[in-house]
Amino acid sequence: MSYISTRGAAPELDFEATMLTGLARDGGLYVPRAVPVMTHDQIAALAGKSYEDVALAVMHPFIGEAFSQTAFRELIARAYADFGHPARAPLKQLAPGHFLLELFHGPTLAFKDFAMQLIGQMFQAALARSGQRVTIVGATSGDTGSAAIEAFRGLANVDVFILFPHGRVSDVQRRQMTTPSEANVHALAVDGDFDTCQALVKAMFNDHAFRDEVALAGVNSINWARVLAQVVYFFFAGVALGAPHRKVSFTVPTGNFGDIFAGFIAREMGLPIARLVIATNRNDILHRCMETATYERQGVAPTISPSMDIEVSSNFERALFWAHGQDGAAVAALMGELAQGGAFHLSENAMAHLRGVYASGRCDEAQTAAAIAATLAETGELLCPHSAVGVHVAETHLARDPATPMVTLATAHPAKFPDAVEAATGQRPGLPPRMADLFDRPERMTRLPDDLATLQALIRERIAA
Ligand SMILES: Cc1ncc(COP(=O)(O)O)c(C=O)c1O
Ligand SMILES: N[C@@H](CCOP(=O)(O)O)C(=O)O
Repeated sequence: MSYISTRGAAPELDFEATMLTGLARDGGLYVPRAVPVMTHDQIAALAGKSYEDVALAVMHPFIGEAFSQTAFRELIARAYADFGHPARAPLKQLAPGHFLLELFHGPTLAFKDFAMQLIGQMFQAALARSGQRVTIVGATSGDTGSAAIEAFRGLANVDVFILFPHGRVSDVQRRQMTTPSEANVHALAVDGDFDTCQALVKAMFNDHAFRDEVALAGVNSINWARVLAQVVYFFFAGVALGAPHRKVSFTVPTGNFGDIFAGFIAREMGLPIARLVIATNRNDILHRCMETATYERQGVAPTISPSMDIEVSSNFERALFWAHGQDGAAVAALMGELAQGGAFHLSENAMAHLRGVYASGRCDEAQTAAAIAATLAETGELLCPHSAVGVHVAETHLARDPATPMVTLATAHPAKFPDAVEAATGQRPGLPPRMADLFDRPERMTRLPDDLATLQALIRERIAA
């Protein structure tokens, strides 16, 4: 299995090198040269299997020689052993034809744990083999950072630097990142928004001398392994609802487009997905693009679903690669226009491809709060604001296509956003007992300006210490 860049001008790599490399050296994102397809019978055989068994069947064809079936099975078992629900990703019915896939039973209470716990295992195994040490950098709007820190804290051959937007993550999210005491964890509060943090991370990768000097690695959805691990739960939920014998749709609360792009890969592999519905909060650049064919930056507004306050949606580049017939030069040109002028326009052909796969919707702040309250009243399920954005948009889509079962991804636990949930319902969700003292633990973080040179100097200094 080999991997190529969405911009067409970086070396082709195998799975392990792709995982350890992060951003491609031409600034693009790695994707498989060819997506392995599962037959109808292979998909049907997943019904009733454990999450771990589905994970092995879905992911191993992408892994190549990196891990044998036996070794990979062990990594998967270790990755999900500490999840707080025996099903790992339980599926609950909210209404006729509408299901909720709870992805928040991992150690940091968000869907990121599904990929990050496994990547932690894969990095450890790969680095132990090679004797390498790496410097992991990540940008977060709250959840990737805590999941990455949880997966890599205390590891001998790894330093992990997480950039989060100062004052724009919830108190629980911030404390999950700033209270781990291990010396290899570096929480950096950056003056700016998530896009500022992600731009700094990509700038470090695009500085080839620096990336080689510190052996940079990435655990954002820049990293193909992140997307791959997220493909699994689309299969797990799909077969539970009758795939491959019937079609299923998914609504995905979306920001950086990694999660919904994992759904696209599941569809390419043969899972019969009728529609992938992009659910945005009021930062609706993706929804506007689907409506108007123009992707145009207008500035990010803080919302009660802060993890989705994103305007430069990194993995949309992967979607564009498919929408342009895998023409890396065309994608590179669009990304150049976005960097120069803050916008690009898509052709009719590209839009026809995107609209054939994805639908979209937007949910404002009042609608988000109303969805949290209504879902609690009607079903007893307490949603986080991101999941509520998904439920609101899914309901609109279901009204148009009631015959296809819809799965909405519940991407975080409500206790990560207690203020918004309490304001909407009067109920304050509590953290699980293992995190009960989160607000008593001392915090440790470094405040940084939006300045690449300052950041690089800090990283050099910390890894030399
Ligand atoms: C809770 C939550 N929901 C939804 C999203 C959006 O997911 P993606 O960035 O993969 O589109 C994020 C951030 O990634 C998140 O943390
Ligand atoms: N919402 C994310 C943003 C980063 O997304 P990623 O999937 O590219 O890591 C977060 O919580 O950090």
